[in-house]
Amino acid sequence: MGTVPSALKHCLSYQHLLKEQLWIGDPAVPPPAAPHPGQESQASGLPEYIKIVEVGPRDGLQNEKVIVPTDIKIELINRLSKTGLPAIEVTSFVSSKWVPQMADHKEVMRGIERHPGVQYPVLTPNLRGFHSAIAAGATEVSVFGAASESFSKMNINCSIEESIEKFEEVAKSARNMNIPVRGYVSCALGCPYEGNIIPAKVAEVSKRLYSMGCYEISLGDTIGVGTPGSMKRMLEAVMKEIPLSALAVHCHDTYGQALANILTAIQMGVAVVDSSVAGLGGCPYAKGATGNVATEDVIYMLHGLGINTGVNLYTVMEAGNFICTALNKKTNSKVAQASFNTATIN
Ligand SMILES: CC(C)(COP(=O)([O-])OP(=O)([O-])OC[C@H]1O[C@@H](n2cnc3c(N)ncnc32)[C@H](O)[C@@H]1OP(=O)([O-])[O-])[C@@H](O)C(=O)NCCC(=O)NCCSC(=O)C[C@@](C)(O)CC(=O)[O-]
Repeated sequence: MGTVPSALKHCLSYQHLLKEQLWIGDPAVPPPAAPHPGQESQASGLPEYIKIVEVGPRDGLQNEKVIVPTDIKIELINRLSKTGLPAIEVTSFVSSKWVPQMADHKEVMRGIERHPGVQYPVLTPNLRGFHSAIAAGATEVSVFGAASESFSKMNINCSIEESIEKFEEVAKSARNMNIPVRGYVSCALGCPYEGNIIPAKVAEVSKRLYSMGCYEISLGDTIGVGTPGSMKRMLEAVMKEIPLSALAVHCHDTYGQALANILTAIQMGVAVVDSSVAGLGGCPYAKGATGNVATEDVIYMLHGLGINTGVNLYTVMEAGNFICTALNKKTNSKVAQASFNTATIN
Protein backbone atom coordinates (compact mmCIF):
# COMPACT_ATOMS: atom_id res chain seq x y z
CA MET A 1 0.00 0.00 0.00
CA GLY A 2 1.18 3.48 -0.77
CA THR A 3 3.83 2.60 -3.34
CA VAL A 4 3.72 4.69 -6.48
CA PRO A 5 1.53 2.92 -9.05
CA SER A 6 2.93 2.60 -12.53
CA ALA A 7 0.39 5.12 -13.85
CA LEU A 8 1.72 7.73 -11.44
CA LYS A 9 5.31 6.90 -12.33
CA HIS A 10 4.45 7.48 -15.98
CA CYS A 11 2.85 10.78 -15.19
CA LEU A 12 6.18 11.94 -13.79
CA SER A 13 7.37 12.53 -17.32
CA TYR A 14 4.18 14.45 -18.02
CA GLN A 15 4.91 16.63 -15.04
CA HIS A 16 8.50 17.16 -16.06
CA LEU A 17 7.23 18.49 -19.39
CA LEU A 18 5.29 21.12 -17.49
CA LYS A 19 8.01 21.78 -14.95
CA GLU A 20 9.53 24.84 -16.57
CA GLN A 21 6.17 26.44 -16.99
CA LEU A 22 4.78 25.57 -13.61
CA TRP A 23 7.58 24.65 -11.24
CA ILE A 24 5.76 21.51 -10.27
CA GLY A 25 8.66 20.31 -8.20
CA ASP A 26 11.11 17.56 -8.93
CA PRO A 27 11.14 14.88 -6.22
CA ALA A 28 14.93 14.73 -6.50
CA VAL A 29 15.29 18.44 -5.76
CA PRO A 30 14.61 19.69 -2.23
CA PRO A 31 11.96 22.42 -2.10
CA PRO A 32 13.26 25.97 -1.83
CA ALA A 33 13.46 27.64 1.56
CA ALA A 34 10.20 29.30 2.45
CA PRO A 35 10.14 33.03 3.19
CA HIS A 36 7.54 34.50 5.53
CA PRO A 37 4.00 34.34 4.10
CA GLY A 38 3.12 37.37 2.05
CA GLN A 39 6.49 38.94 2.82
CA GLU A 40 7.19 40.29 -0.65
CA SER A 41 5.01 41.11 -3.54
CA GLN A 42 5.59 40.45 -7.20
CA ALA A 43 4.92 42.98 -9.89
CA SER A 44 1.56 41.21 -10.30
CA GLY A 45 0.60 42.28 -6.79
CA LEU A 46 0.30 38.66 -5.67
CA PRO A 47 2.22 37.39 -2.64
CA GLU A 48 5.56 35.83 -3.60
CA TYR A 49 5.14 32.99 -1.12
CA ILE A 50 1.98 31.35 0.16
CA LYS A 51 1.93 29.14 3.21
CA ILE A 52 -0.21 26.03 2.81
CA VAL A 53 -1.69 24.56 5.98
CA GLU A 54 -2.44 20.90 5.31
CA VAL A 55 -5.62 19.87 7.16
CA GLY A 56 -6.12 16.43 5.60
CA PRO A 57 -5.17 14.23 8.57
CA ARG A 58 -7.70 16.13 10.73
CA ASP A 59 -10.41 17.79 8.63
CA GLY A 60 -9.94 15.30 5.85
CA LEU A 61 -10.32 12.19 7.96
CA GLN A 62 -12.71 13.31 10.72
CA ASN A 63 -15.77 12.61 8.60
CA GLU A 64 -14.76 9.14 7.39
CA LYS A 65 -17.42 6.65 8.46
CA VAL A 66 -15.05 3.74 8.95
CA ILE A 67 -12.40 4.26 11.62
CA VAL A 68 -9.06 4.70 9.88
CA PRO A 69 -6.32 2.66 11.60
CA THR A 70 -3.96 4.78 13.67
CA ASP A 71 -0.87 3.56 11.81
CA ILE A 72 -2.38 4.74 8.50
CA LYS A 73 -2.98 8.21 9.95
CA ILE A 74 0.60 8.30 11.25
CA GLU A 75 2.00 7.13 7.91
CA LEU A 76 -0.03 9.78 6.07
CA ILE A 77 1.34 12.53 8.31
CA ASN A 78 4.89 11.18 7.99
CA ARG A 79 4.59 11.22 4.20
CA LEU A 80 3.14 14.75 4.20
CA SER A 81 6.00 15.85 6.44
CA LYS A 82 8.44 15.05 3.64
CA THR A 83 6.71 17.18 0.99
CA GLY A 84 7.84 20.63 2.08
CA LEU A 85 4.46 21.49 3.64
CA PRO A 86 5.14 23.97 6.46
CA ALA A 87 2.13 23.01 8.64
CA ILE A 88 0.15 19.79 9.03
CA GLU A 89 -2.92 19.67 11.26
CA VAL A 90 -2.58 16.34 13.00
CA THR A 91 -5.76 15.56 14.95
CA SER A 92 -8.40 16.93 17.34
CA PHE A 93 -8.52 16.68 21.11
CA VAL A 94 -12.30 16.56 21.14
CA SER A 95 -14.80 14.13 22.64
CA SER A 96 -14.64 10.67 21.07
CA LYS A 97 -18.42 10.49 21.55
CA TRP A 98 -18.78 13.45 19.20
CA VAL A 99 -16.07 12.58 16.68
CA PRO A 100 -15.11 8.90 17.03
CA GLN A 101 -12.60 9.14 14.17
CA MET A 102 -10.35 11.40 16.29
CA ALA A 103 -10.43 9.15 19.41
CA ASP A 104 -6.84 8.05 18.82
CA HIS A 105 -5.53 11.63 19.07
CA LYS A 106 -2.90 10.82 21.71
CA GLU A 107 -1.51 7.83 19.83
CA VAL A 108 -1.35 9.78 16.55
CA MET A 109 0.32 12.76 18.19
CA ARG A 110 2.87 10.56 19.91
CA GLY A 111 3.46 8.33 16.88
CA ILE A 112 4.37 10.86 14.19
CA GLU A 113 7.89 11.78 13.14
CA ARG A 114 8.34 15.51 13.47
CA HIS A 115 10.39 17.31 10.88
CA PRO A 116 12.26 20.52 11.71
CA GLY A 117 10.46 23.56 10.33
CA VAL A 118 7.07 21.83 10.16
CA GLN A 119 4.28 22.93 12.51
CA TYR A 120 1.91 20.24 13.81
CA PRO A 121 -1.18 22.01 15.18
CA VAL A 122 -4.12 20.16 16.77
CA LEU A 123 -7.70 21.24 17.52
CA THR A 124 -8.58 21.94 21.15
CA PRO A 125 -12.13 23.15 21.92
CA ASN A 126 -11.59 23.64 25.64
CA LEU A 127 -9.08 23.49 28.48
CA ARG A 128 -9.49 19.75 28.84
CA GLY A 129 -8.54 19.25 25.20
CA PHE A 130 -5.67 21.69 25.56
CA HIS A 131 -4.14 19.86 28.53
CA SER A 132 -4.50 16.46 26.82
CA ALA A 133 -2.90 17.86 23.68
CA ILE A 134 0.06 19.30 25.56
CA ALA A 135 0.50 16.05 27.52
CA ALA A 136 0.63 14.21 24.18
CA GLY A 137 3.34 16.55 22.93
CA ALA A 138 1.44 19.21 20.96
CA THR A 139 3.38 22.42 20.43
CA GLU A 140 0.62 24.38 18.68
CA VAL A 141 -3.15 24.34 19.12
CA SER A 142 -6.21 25.71 17.34
CA VAL A 143 -9.49 26.83 18.84
CA PHE A 144 -12.49 26.67 16.56
CA GLY A 145 -15.40 29.04 16.79
CA ALA A 146 -18.16 29.99 14.39
CA ALA A 147 -19.93 33.04 13.07
CA SER A 148 -23.25 31.18 13.35
CA GLU A 149 -24.99 30.53 16.68
CA SER A 150 -26.71 27.40 15.37
CA PHE A 151 -23.49 25.90 14.04
CA SER A 152 -21.65 26.68 17.27
CA LYS A 153 -24.35 24.84 19.23
CA MET A 154 -24.34 21.85 16.86
CA ASN A 155 -20.57 21.62 16.60
CA ILE A 156 -19.31 22.35 20.10
CA ASN A 157 -22.53 22.40 22.13
CA CYS A 158 -22.37 26.00 23.27
CA SER A 159 -23.21 29.53 22.13
CA ILE A 160 -20.64 31.75 20.45
CA GLU A 161 -20.26 33.73 23.69
CA GLU A 162 -19.72 30.58 25.75
CA SER A 163 -17.22 29.30 23.21
CA ILE A 164 -15.23 32.54 23.45
CA GLU A 165 -15.00 32.06 27.22
CA LYS A 166 -13.65 28.52 26.76
CA PHE A 167 -11.19 29.70 24.10
CA GLU A 168 -9.99 32.50 26.38
CA GLU A 169 -9.09 29.90 28.99
CA VAL A 170 -7.18 27.95 26.35
CA ALA A 171 -5.45 31.10 25.07
CA LYS A 172 -4.42 32.12 28.58
CA SER A 173 -2.91 28.73 29.42
CA ALA A 174 -1.25 28.60 26.02
CA ARG A 175 0.27 32.04 26.52
CA ASN A 176 1.74 30.96 29.87
CA MET A 177 3.36 28.01 28.12
CA ASN A 178 4.44 29.88 24.97
CA ILE A 179 2.19 27.72 22.82
CA PRO A 180 0.94 29.44 19.65
CA VAL A 181 -2.84 29.39 19.14
CA ARG A 182 -4.60 29.54 15.80
CA GLY A 183 -8.29 30.46 15.59
CA TYR A 184 -10.92 29.18 13.17
CA VAL A 185 -14.14 30.96 12.30
CA SER A 186 -16.55 28.50 10.70
CA CYS A 187 -19.49 29.47 8.50
CA ALA A 188 -17.68 32.57 7.31
CA LEU A 189 -19.56 32.40 3.98
CA GLY A 190 -22.73 30.57 4.99
CA CYS A 191 -24.20 28.20 7.54
CA PRO A 192 -25.92 24.83 7.04
CA TYR A 193 -28.59 25.85 9.58
CA GLU A 194 -28.94 29.63 9.18
CA GLY A 195 -28.04 30.23 5.54
CA ASN A 196 -26.45 33.64 4.95
CA ILE A 197 -24.04 34.96 7.54
CA ILE A 198 -23.36 38.68 7.54
CA PRO A 199 -19.69 39.67 7.08
CA ALA A 200 -19.91 41.91 10.18
CA LYS A 201 -20.53 38.84 12.35
CA VAL A 202 -17.49 37.06 10.87
CA ALA A 203 -15.42 40.18 11.53
CA GLU A 204 -16.68 40.40 15.13
CA VAL A 205 -15.84 36.77 16.01
CA SER A 206 -12.50 37.02 14.20
CA LYS A 207 -11.61 40.14 16.18
CA ARG A 208 -12.43 38.42 19.48
CA LEU A 209 -10.18 35.48 18.60
CA TYR A 210 -7.40 37.76 17.45
CA SER A 211 -7.68 39.95 20.55
CA MET A 212 -7.34 36.94 22.85
CA GLY A 213 -4.02 36.12 21.20
CA CYS A 214 -4.71 33.87 18.23
CA TYR A 215 -1.79 34.57 15.89
CA GLU A 216 -3.81 33.67 12.81
CA ILE A 217 -7.51 33.52 11.99
CA SER A 218 -8.59 30.91 9.48
CA LEU A 219 -11.87 31.87 7.83
CA GLY A 220 -13.81 28.71 7.01
CA ASP A 221 -16.28 28.30 4.20
CA THR A 222 -17.46 25.23 6.07
CA ILE A 223 -20.08 24.12 3.54
CA GLY A 224 -18.42 25.46 0.41
CA VAL A 225 -21.23 27.83 -0.61
CA GLY A 226 -19.10 30.96 -1.04
CA THR A 227 -18.33 32.68 -4.31
CA PRO A 228 -15.58 35.16 -5.20
CA GLY A 229 -18.17 37.90 -4.56
CA SER A 230 -19.08 36.78 -1.04
CA MET A 231 -15.43 36.00 -0.25
CA LYS A 232 -14.48 39.56 -1.23
CA ARG A 233 -17.26 41.15 0.85
CA MET A 234 -16.43 39.00 3.88
CA LEU A 235 -12.69 39.70 3.66
CA GLU A 236 -13.29 43.44 3.27
CA ALA A 237 -15.19 43.39 6.57
CA VAL A 238 -12.63 41.24 8.41
CA MET A 239 -9.65 43.23 7.09
CA LYS A 240 -11.02 46.34 8.82
CA GLU A 241 -10.50 44.57 12.15
CA ILE A 242 -7.49 42.32 11.67
CA PRO A 243 -4.15 42.71 9.88
CA LEU A 244 -4.06 40.94 6.55
CA SER A 245 -0.92 39.10 7.62
CA ALA A 246 -2.97 37.30 10.31
CA LEU A 247 -5.61 35.91 7.93
CA ALA A 248 -5.98 32.50 6.32
CA VAL A 249 -8.74 31.02 4.17
CA HIS A 250 -10.16 27.53 4.56
CA CYS A 251 -12.36 26.59 1.61
CA HIS A 252 -14.52 23.57 0.99
CA ASP A 253 -15.41 22.79 -2.60
CA THR A 254 -19.09 21.78 -2.41
CA TYR A 255 -20.16 24.17 -5.17
CA GLY A 256 -16.88 24.00 -7.11
CA GLN A 257 -15.90 27.55 -6.10
CA ALA A 258 -12.97 26.84 -3.81
CA LEU A 259 -10.08 27.68 -6.17
CA ALA A 260 -11.84 30.82 -7.41
CA ASN A 261 -12.45 31.87 -3.82
CA ILE A 262 -8.83 31.24 -2.89
CA LEU A 263 -7.63 33.22 -5.90
CA THR A 264 -9.86 36.10 -4.81
CA ALA A 265 -8.42 35.95 -1.30
CA ILE A 266 -4.81 35.92 -2.46
CA GLN A 267 -5.48 38.77 -4.89
CA MET A 268 -6.62 40.67 -1.80
CA GLY A 269 -3.33 39.81 -0.09
CA VAL A 270 -4.17 36.74 2.00
CA ALA A 271 -1.04 34.58 2.10
CA VAL A 272 -2.10 31.49 4.08
CA VAL A 273 -4.34 28.82 2.55
CA ASP A 274 -5.71 25.68 4.22
CA SER A 275 -6.22 22.62 2.05
CA SER A 276 -6.55 18.86 2.29
CA VAL A 277 -4.59 16.19 0.45
CA ALA A 278 -6.74 14.45 -2.19
CA GLY A 279 -9.56 16.87 -1.31
CA LEU A 280 -10.63 14.69 1.61
CA GLY A 281 -12.89 16.17 4.18
CA GLY A 282 -16.13 17.46 5.50
CA CYS A 283 -17.46 18.44 8.89
CA PRO A 284 -19.53 15.90 10.84
CA TYR A 285 -21.82 18.78 11.89
CA ALA A 286 -22.31 20.25 8.41
CA LYS A 287 -24.36 17.70 6.49
CA GLY A 288 -23.83 17.67 2.73
CA ALA A 289 -20.58 19.62 2.81
CA THR A 290 -17.99 17.96 0.61
CA GLY A 291 -14.27 17.87 1.00
CA ASN A 292 -11.83 20.68 1.44
CA VAL A 293 -10.12 22.06 -1.61
CA ALA A 294 -7.42 19.57 -2.65
CA THR A 295 -3.87 20.51 -1.70
CA GLU A 296 -2.64 19.25 -5.08
CA ASP A 297 -5.02 21.62 -6.92
CA VAL A 298 -4.03 24.61 -4.79
CA ILE A 299 -0.33 23.93 -5.37
CA TYR A 300 -0.86 23.55 -9.13
CA MET A 301 -2.72 26.86 -9.30
CA LEU A 302 -0.20 28.73 -7.12
CA HIS A 303 2.84 27.41 -8.96
CA GLY A 304 1.10 28.30 -12.22
CA LEU A 305 0.80 31.86 -10.92
CA GLY A 306 4.54 31.86 -10.19
CA ILE A 307 3.92 31.79 -6.44
CA ASN A 308 6.32 29.76 -4.33
CA THR A 309 4.85 27.30 -1.80
CA GLY A 310 8.00 25.34 -0.99
CA VAL A 311 5.93 22.18 -1.54
CA ASN A 312 6.71 19.37 -3.94
CA LEU A 313 3.50 18.56 -5.82
CA TYR A 314 4.63 15.09 -6.83
CA THR A 315 5.21 13.92 -3.26
CA VAL A 316 1.86 15.37 -2.16
CA MET A 317 0.23 13.36 -4.96
CA GLU A 318 2.01 10.27 -3.66
CA ALA A 319 0.66 10.93 -0.16
CA GLY A 320 -2.79 11.42 -1.69
CA ASN A 321 -2.47 8.14 -3.51
CA PHE A 322 -1.44 6.43 -0.27
CA ILE A 323 -4.48 7.63 1.69
CA CYS A 324 -6.96 7.08 -1.16
CA THR A 325 -5.71 3.50 -1.52
CA ALA A 326 -6.05 2.99 2.24
CA LEU A 327 -9.59 4.42 2.23
CA ASN A 328 -10.47 2.65 -1.01
CA LYS A 329 -11.75 5.83 -2.59
CA LYS A 330 -11.00 8.02 -5.59
CA THR A 331 -9.06 11.21 -5.15
CA ASN A 332 -11.06 14.45 -5.32
CA SER A 333 -8.02 16.28 -6.66
CA LYS A 334 -8.58 17.31 -10.27
CA VAL A 335 -4.81 17.57 -10.74
CA ALA A 336 -4.22 14.03 -9.49
CA GLN A 337 -7.10 12.73 -11.62
CA ALA A 338 -5.77 14.50 -14.71
CA SER A 339 -2.26 13.19 -14.12
CA PHE A 340 -3.55 9.63 -13.90
CA ASN A 341 -5.71 10.07 -17.01
CA THR A 342 -2.85 11.57 -18.98
CA ALA A 343 -0.62 8.71 -17.89
CA THR A 344 -3.23 6.25 -19.14
CA ILE A 345 -3.40 7.99 -22.54
CA ASN A 346 0.39 7.90 -22.78
C1 LIG B 1 -16.52 20.46 22.45
C2 LIG B 1 -17.14 19.23 23.06
C3 LIG B 1 -16.08 18.36 23.69
C4 LIG B 1 -18.13 19.67 24.12
O1 LIG B 1 -18.90 18.56 24.50
P1 LIG B 1 -20.06 18.65 25.57
O2 LIG B 1 -20.91 17.45 25.45
O3 LIG B 1 -20.70 19.97 25.53
O4 LIG B 1 -19.23 18.72 26.84
P2 LIG B 1 -19.27 17.87 28.06
O5 LIG B 1 -18.47 18.65 29.01
O6 LIG B 1 -20.67 17.47 28.42
O7 LIG B 1 -18.46 16.57 27.58
C5 LIG B 1 -19.02 15.48 26.87
C6 LIG B 1 -18.09 14.34 27.00
O8 LIG B 1 -16.91 14.65 26.28
C7 LIG B 1 -15.80 14.74 27.16
N1 LIG B 1 -14.98 15.87 26.75
C8 LIG B 1 -15.19 17.17 26.92
N2 LIG B 1 -14.20 17.86 26.37
C9 LIG B 1 -13.35 16.97 25.84
C10 LIG B 1 -12.15 17.06 25.12
N3 LIG B 1 -11.62 18.24 24.80
N4 LIG B 1 -11.55 15.94 24.71
C11 LIG B 1 -12.07 14.74 25.00
N5 LIG B 1 -13.22 14.57 25.68
C12 LIG B 1 -13.85 15.70 26.08
C13 LIG B 1 -16.43 14.90 28.51
O9 LIG B 1 -15.56 14.45 29.50
C14 LIG B 1 -17.68 14.08 28.40
O10 LIG B 1 -17.38 12.71 28.48
P3 LIG B 1 -18.25 11.77 29.44
O11 LIG B 1 -18.10 12.34 30.80
O12 LIG B 1 -19.67 11.87 28.93
O13 LIG B 1 -17.61 10.43 29.26
C15 LIG B 1 -17.92 18.41 22.00
O14 LIG B 1 -18.98 19.18 21.55
C16 LIG B 1 -17.08 17.98 20.86
O15 LIG B 1 -16.16 17.21 21.01
N6 LIG B 1 -17.43 18.44 19.62
C17 LIG B 1 -16.71 18.03 18.43
C18 LIG B 1 -16.37 19.23 17.63
C19 LIG B 1 -15.57 18.86 16.40
O16 LIG B 1 -14.53 18.25 16.50
N7 LIG B 1 -16.08 19.27 15.21
C20 LIG B 1 -15.39 19.09 14.00
C21 LIG B 1 -14.22 20.03 13.90
S1 LIG B 1 -14.68 21.72 13.50
C22 LIG B 1 -14.58 21.79 11.80
O17 LIG B 1 -14.41 20.77 11.18
C23 LIG B 1 -14.62 23.11 11.12
C24 LIG B 1 -13.23 23.59 10.71
C25 LIG B 1 -12.33 23.84 11.91
O18 LIG B 1 -12.58 22.64 9.89
C26 LIG B 1 -13.33 24.91 9.91
C27 LIG B 1 -14.43 24.93 8.86
O19 LIG B 1 -14.39 24.16 7.88
O20 LIG B 1 -15.34 25.75 9.03
